[in-house]
This record gives sequence, structure tokens and C-alpha cells, in this order.
Amino acid sequence: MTVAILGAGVMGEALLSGLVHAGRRVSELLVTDRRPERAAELTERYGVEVVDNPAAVKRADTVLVVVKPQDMGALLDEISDSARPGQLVVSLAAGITTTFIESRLPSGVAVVRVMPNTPALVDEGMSAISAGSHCDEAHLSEAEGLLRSTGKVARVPEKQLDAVTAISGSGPAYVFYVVEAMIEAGVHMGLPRATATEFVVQTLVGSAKLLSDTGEHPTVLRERVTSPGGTTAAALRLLEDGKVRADFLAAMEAARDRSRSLSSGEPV
Ligand SMILES: NC(=O)C1=CN([C@@H]2O[C@H](COP(=O)(O)OP(=O)(O)OC[C@H]3O[C@@H](n4cnc5c(N)ncnc54)[C@H](OP(=O)(O)O)[C@@H]3O)[C@@H](O)[C@H]2O)C=CC1
Ligand SMILES: O=C(O)[C@@H]1CCC=N1
Repeated sequence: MTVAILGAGVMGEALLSGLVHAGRRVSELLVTDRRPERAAELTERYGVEVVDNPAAVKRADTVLVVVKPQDMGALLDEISDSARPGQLVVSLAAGITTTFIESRLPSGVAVVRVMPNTPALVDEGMSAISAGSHCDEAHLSEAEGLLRSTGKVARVPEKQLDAVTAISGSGPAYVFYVVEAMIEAGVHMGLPRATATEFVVQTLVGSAKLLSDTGEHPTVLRERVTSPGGTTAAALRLLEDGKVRADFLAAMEAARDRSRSLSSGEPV
């Protein structure tokens, strides 16, 4: 079974590396990229064959499309003549609907839409997948199996994908933003940058493990840290006064709205 990855950027490489680590034979993988030097880099790193987009689609059973949303229209036009009914096309592009993709490919091509995230690079990704209109269970299971090599996978109705994009697709960026802010705070208070970084990163890793291993609600875990009249309560009061929680809600609504607008080709 041959799998082609069209677009070998951040997410394309995460998929490639996940598939290779999961034991998929390199001889059954193909990659494409707009910049030949990037494709050559991946050949050197993974031993994978680089071809052009139409050739990749002709040779592959399953095609993973991992270009930016703004590049999807042109790419689909380029591969349309090479795609065939029954073939599976899996799109990872934010905001691009299965209807948009299906309308640009021959009828009968099965389309699955995925929203992954960058922890896929370390096999700790969270991917949501949704079926297009010509998909059967075998297509969905196939897509699920491919994504599982980069972390967890869950099926969601496509109408939830814009919210998922806002929460888990963009989510790592919010976490890194908070980490940056905490490190800067440590530096402001006189800690060496390396010390602040080590303490913040391990606090993040430990807290994530606590959430995931115990399954406890974050409110319970937060309350356990917050001693009456103590240091945490003093910090949290400031965050509440600053409406940080409300800002998070508004920020993620902005991400969801941007995801919704991408299919219509709204300019950057
Ligand atoms: N990064 C993330 O956290 C996430 C990204 N996604 C989605 O994944 C997709 C890819 O994102 P990301 O990997 O970050 O983006 P990148 O820009 O890193 O990767 C896209 C790659 O596709 C190449 N490309 C563009 N057009 C073509 C084409 N016609 N044929 C072959 N290759 C092409 C680009 O080349 P060039 O460099 O020349 O532009 C680039 O190397 C996006 O649609 C994004 O919405 C989804 C969830 C999370
Ligand atoms: O910022 C973006 O548009 C992409 C989709 C989700 C994460 N990165």
C-alpha cells in the first residue's frame, strides 16, 4: 500500500517521521514539495522517494495533502486528472472543507479531513478526523491508522472541526506562549534564563502528566496547588482581574472564525 505526502513542511515531515517510526516501509512512501531542496533534505533524512504531485497521486493508494490552506485550490487542480474513484485523499489543511476538496476532484474519490497538531513530531499528537461524503468505514479506519502513528486520533463530525482547530490544532502555540511568559517572569525576578527555562518546562511536563495520568478535573488539580491566603491565590487573583480566562475564550473564538473563513479563500 503506497502512501504519498504532498507538501513536506512541518506537518508533512511529522507525518513522514511518524509513519517511518511506526514501521512503514520507506519503499511504500512518496513525498512531494514545491522546493526541490526541501524534498532532497527529506530523502537524505528518511530515504524516501521524491516525485511530482501528479506522479505521486497516480502511484499512491492513499494521498495525504499537507499544504497550506491558501495553496489547496492550486494543488487540487494540479492533481485532479491523476486522482481516481475509490482512492483516499486525506487533507490536513485547516478550514478547508471536504465539500471544497470533493468539488475539485473526480467524483467517487474518498476524502477525509484531519486536524492534527505539532506534538505529532514526538508521537504525542492529537488528531481529529471527519469523513467526507464518499467515505466508507474502511477509508476512515485507514486514515485513523495513518494518523495513529503520530499520536491519538478521535472521530468528530466535520461541523466541530473549526472548534477543534482552535483548541488542539492551534493549542500548542498558546501553551508555548504561556511558557515564554513564565520564563520571562523568572528572568525578571533574577533567575538565570537556563534555570527559569528548566523549571518552567518541567512544570509543564509534570502538570501535563498529572492531568493525563490521574484523569482529574483541572479545577481539582488547580485547587490542590492553591493554599488559602497563599502565593498561588495571589497570582490567580491577578489573572482573574486581568480577564485572562475571558481573553482565552475570545482568542479561541477568533481562531475558530479564521478557520471557518479559510475555505472561502478569504485573504490573509
Ligand atoms: N503547523 C501546524 O501546527 C498545523 C498545520 N496544519 C495544517 O497543515 C498544513 C501544512 O502546514 P505546515 O506544515 O505548518 O505548513 P508548511 O508551510 O510548513 O508546509 C507546507 C509545505 O507544502 C509545500 N507546498 C506548497 N504548495 C505545494 C505544492 N503545490 N506541491 C507540493 N508542495 C507544496 C510548501 O512549500 P513552500 O515552502 O514553498 O511554501 C511547504 O513546504 C496546513 O494546511 C495547515 O493548516 C494543521 C494543524 C496544525
Ligand atoms: O495556524 C494555523 O493556521 C495552523 C492550523 C492549526 C495550527 N496551525
